[in-house]
Amino acid sequence: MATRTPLIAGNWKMNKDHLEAIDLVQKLDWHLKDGKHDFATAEVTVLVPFTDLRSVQTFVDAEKSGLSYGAQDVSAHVSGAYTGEISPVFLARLGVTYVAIGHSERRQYHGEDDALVNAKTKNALAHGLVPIVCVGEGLDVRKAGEQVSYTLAQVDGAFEGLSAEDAAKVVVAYEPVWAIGTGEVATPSDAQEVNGAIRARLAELYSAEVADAVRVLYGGSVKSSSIVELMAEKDVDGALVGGASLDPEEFAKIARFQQA
Ligand SMILES: O=C[C@H](O)COP(=O)(O)O
Repeated sequence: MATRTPLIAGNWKMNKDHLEAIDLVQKLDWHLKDGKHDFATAEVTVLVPFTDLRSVQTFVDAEKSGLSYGAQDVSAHVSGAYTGEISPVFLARLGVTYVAIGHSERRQYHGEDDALVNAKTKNALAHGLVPIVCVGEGLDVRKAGEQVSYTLAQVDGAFEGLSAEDAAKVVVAYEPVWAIGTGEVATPSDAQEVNGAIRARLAELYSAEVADAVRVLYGGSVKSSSIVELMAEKDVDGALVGGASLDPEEFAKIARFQQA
């Protein structure tokens, strides 16, 4: 069985300009260093607005920080007449490691569907970026008890046509929409139910080896008070953290869940 290094990813969403970004990443780095965080035991990354990437890159390189960084979206195209879009080539040139794809806010406010999520995932992989593919059900689906089938359909869509080699590189983030920014954290067993089903689906689509390699995160109102129990579940390999990632001390605590 593969050993999956936990990944704690902070999604800043549309917060922090490029100057505020330096301040936040500096404080985060300080808290992690102060706590002697070992990045080999839990990777820590920040997904920042496009305009912050250069600032964060400069800081990370200058400080030789163990942090990595990423973007919150990427184009399905490589170059050309796509006003407002950002190519994976540009992101790769800025040393980006991760890119969130299909976040529920993009699905909801920008009409992104599974086919677009799939195209963006392939484009990211083709340019050496690691996609963090976001999936998860809304409240109506949860109330109807259909969270597993709904989320697995999104997984099927995102992985459509991906080779086993590429599939093994993808990170999946299960984020029940009703738990995002609401303070309503899913219970550890809610997270395990869907995360486990995602891994089982990857085993069906590919193989046990691929399913073992893919990290499946949980996201939705994660705090330092909830991370330890979530991480105790066997198919929760990390967290995608929104609001709490804007507080460097709190986010560092989440990243250091093994020391809690
Ligand atoms: O990408 C992160 C998720 O949307 C979770 O956000 P949240 O931690 O503020 O609930």
